Amino acid sequence: MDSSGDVNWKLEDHPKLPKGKTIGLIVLDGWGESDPDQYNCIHKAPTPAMDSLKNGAPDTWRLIKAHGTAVGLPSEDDMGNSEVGHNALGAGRIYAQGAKLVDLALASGKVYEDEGFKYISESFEKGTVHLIGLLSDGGVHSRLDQVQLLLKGFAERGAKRIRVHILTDGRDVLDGSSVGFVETLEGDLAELRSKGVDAQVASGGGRMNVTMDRYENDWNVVKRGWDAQVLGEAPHKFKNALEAVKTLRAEPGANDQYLPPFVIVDDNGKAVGPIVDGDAVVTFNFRADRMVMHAKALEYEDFDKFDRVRVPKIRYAGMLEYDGELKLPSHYLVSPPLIDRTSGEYLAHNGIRTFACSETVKFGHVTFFWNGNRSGYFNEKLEQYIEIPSDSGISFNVQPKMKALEIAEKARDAILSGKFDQVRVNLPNGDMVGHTGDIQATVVACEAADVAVRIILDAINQVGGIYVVTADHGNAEDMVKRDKSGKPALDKEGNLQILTSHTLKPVPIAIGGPGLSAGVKFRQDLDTPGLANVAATVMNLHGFVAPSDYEPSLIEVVDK
Ligand SMILES: O=C(O)[C@@H](CO)OP(=O)(O)O
Ligand SMILES: [Mn+2]
Ligand SMILES: [Mn+2]
Repeated sequence: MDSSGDVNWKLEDHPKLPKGKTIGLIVLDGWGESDPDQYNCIHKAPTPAMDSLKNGAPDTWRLIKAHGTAVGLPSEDDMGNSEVGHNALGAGRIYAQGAKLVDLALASGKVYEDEGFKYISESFEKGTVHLIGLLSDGGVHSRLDQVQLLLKGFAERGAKRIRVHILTDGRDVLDGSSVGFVETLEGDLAELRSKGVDAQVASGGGRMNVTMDRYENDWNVVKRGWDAQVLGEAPHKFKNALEAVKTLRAEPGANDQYLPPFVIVDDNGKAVGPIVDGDAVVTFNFRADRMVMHAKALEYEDFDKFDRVRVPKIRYAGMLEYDGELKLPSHYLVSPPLIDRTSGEYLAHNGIRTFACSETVKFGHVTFFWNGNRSGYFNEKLEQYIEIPSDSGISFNVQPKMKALEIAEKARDAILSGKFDQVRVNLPNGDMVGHTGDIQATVVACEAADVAVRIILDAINQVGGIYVVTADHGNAEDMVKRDKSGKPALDKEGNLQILTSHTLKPVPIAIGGPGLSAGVKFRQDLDTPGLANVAATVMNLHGFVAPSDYEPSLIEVVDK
């Protein structure tokens, strides 16, 4: 940036690397590196393509960090996730992410000084304030400790009637942990009641079944949430949330991720907390993707995705702004990270023609997250983004191959067409199937992703291009909870605890292909590089020097 604040988009030519090579950029979602054992589905699956890349270590294959502070999360105990992972991959710099920004705003009290809180607090006197979000300490979409602080903060600042609409997790945390989280929340609400605040849980349901769909995969998910939260209608009715969660979990095959919607009713069977005119609503997830659809339902006047039946006049604020381009929602408690000058934007300014593709459930990852939480194209003439419709209404262990083949074929065609300089995909299998906790299916998923990698590498070979293969965070490489020594941790009954979540593991990155100049290899002098180092690397491979404030490139060119 020059001193006037105008961005100089022109990238300098790389002194040694040529332009004009087609780059195949593959992000394997949820593909970390871990010790080989029977709970490592990547190890168990036949993965000849990925295995062959490993032979290039250390010059063309290495590991990079994908969790914690390397991706802008508060601590090294925070596992990676798609949002922060793709943000780092695309932006080439490390930004304090939503979780951290909310922590800071709560700690300093700034959250209560800004416009978003002032706006919703206008409802405190006469209305109810509703908090809706993922009840979990997973730290991917939300954090329970932040919700606890908000509840206290709202009550101290005049909220008289509070209703919480909970979404149970079991995806970023162990299945069954919902019960403990509800107990904690109920304890906090009881304390508020003892201080004269009318506070209780009003509705709930599992995150994958209620409210938290993304990228318009299945609007019914959002509708189920609307019906419970706004209309106070759901197939299951209970007197309190603990009873609800315990009872629904006892159903055969039930789990936290997919609990059906429920509402809490009073002694007369009346819902205790439908959202009505004059109320305030705060959605306490900081992460965007699974809140955008819900925000549209809450905020848009013109809305045709489902029949809302009744649209209350509310004051609504998100924990963060969920879509900077759509300015959605229009009110929020904490400003999101301002991710600017992403590699995609630079490359578009420098004439790079980009193709990006995934299936619905990960489409926004290689586009929206990659581009710094920005929807749409930088330059329509140079970019093409293709979304392959995902299966909806299923849990992906029943279709573990997902659309990997279709994604690979689209990428192959884009590479062979000669119309693009960068062909970027996200292969969702390891992650989406890993989240189901189904080990056998996850093995099949990893194999399918590997087959897709092979197809894309073959196309790159055919056109004399370069490939960059990496991942956004771990998942499929470790499917059990472990004790400190690394052995599977058993629960009180002696059962294995299946890990549906992401992990703290590093991820691989491999470069190669006939277009890779002789002498290009990974530098060994960088101190634990991470995902944010990939953008400069890719810019180099396109023949450019990355902007000086980007994290350093992973590669060097040695004279041969
Ligand atoms: O499914 C999701 O929302 C998260 C886990 O909560 O996974 P990912 O970050 O891979 O999208
Ligand atoms: Mn991911
Ligand atoms: Mn995931």
